[in-house]
Amino acid sequence: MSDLPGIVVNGASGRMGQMLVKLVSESPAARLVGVLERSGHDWVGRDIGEAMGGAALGVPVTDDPLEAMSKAQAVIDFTAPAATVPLAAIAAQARAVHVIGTTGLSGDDIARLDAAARHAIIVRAGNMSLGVNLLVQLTRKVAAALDEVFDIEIVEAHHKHKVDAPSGTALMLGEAAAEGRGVKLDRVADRGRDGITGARVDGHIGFAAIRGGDIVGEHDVIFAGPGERVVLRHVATDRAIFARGALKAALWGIGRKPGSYDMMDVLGL
Ligand SMILES: NC(=O)C1=CN([C@@H]2O[C@H](COP(=O)(O)OP(=O)(O)OC[C@H]3O[C@@H](n4cnc5c(N)ncnc54)[C@H](O)[C@@H]3O)[C@@H](O)[C@H]2O)C=CC1
Ligand SMILES: O=C(O)C1=N[C@H](C(=O)O)C[C@H](O)C1
Repeated sequence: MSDLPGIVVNGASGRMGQMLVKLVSESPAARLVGVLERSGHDWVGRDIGEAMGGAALGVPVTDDPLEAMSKAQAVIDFTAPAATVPLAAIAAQARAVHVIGTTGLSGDDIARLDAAARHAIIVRAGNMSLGVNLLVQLTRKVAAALDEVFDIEIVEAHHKHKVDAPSGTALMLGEAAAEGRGVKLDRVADRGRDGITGARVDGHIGFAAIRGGDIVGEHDVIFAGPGERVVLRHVATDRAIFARGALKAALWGIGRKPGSYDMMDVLGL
């Protein structure tokens, strides 16, 4: 019997889910012990490897989180808020790490996750790549160094299938910029401009979202000042960077005390 940590992937048929199934099943440091999909999905009951069009992996797709979590030390979850929030309570019951990549969570959703984190180990980040988490730290520093003469605008671009905006990454960057300036993001965010908006308010942080094609994820943090602009940019070209960060987070979380953690904790940034 392998003593490698058992990992469950939630959202098995998704873009990230399939990336994670491949990464975990090929990892020397972990074992794929379960894959979850929504009830009624036509992959439920099939072998995940065969459902993905490859060789059988000996792991059936299930819609029963309790069954899937029975052998798991961690579950990696890139799905939707309606799936992620209920799963946190089940992960807590199973004493498993819940790695949450899902974005588009409301304030209420996050409050419910924070409540679950009293008993669960939750590692949640809107972006699990090393590059973006470094960019978050740089954004905080630059925002602290450049005063309100520099207007901060965050522009993000994603594929045509993305259902939430601004991206979780953009919100991470906006939070860091606001922290750098010592203000609350929800007091200064301009999240969608349309019509006669009036002149831009000094100190605000603007967001713009581009959707189209197969763009994996691009983020610019623009500091637009008089006579010069500073632009911090991250361009993702392969979803594997997120999957690697998520698996690292899962292995990091095993054995930690219950609580709510993020990728800065995992990466030691
Ligand atoms: N934190 C990070 O580093 C990253 C986060 N993401 C986020 O991960 C999420 C998923 O992204 P993709 O894989 O591109 O989406 P996708 O649409 O390809 O996959 C979503 C998966 O969740 C499942 N799902 C959706 N609603 C469900 C429900 N109510 N109950 C159970 N299962 C449900 C779908 O069946 C599918 O398997 C999004 O929120 C996205 O923003 C994506 C990439 C990186
Ligand atoms: O939906 C995606 O694809 C991505 N979503 C995350 C986000 O909302 O920031 C992370 C990454 O940009 C890809």
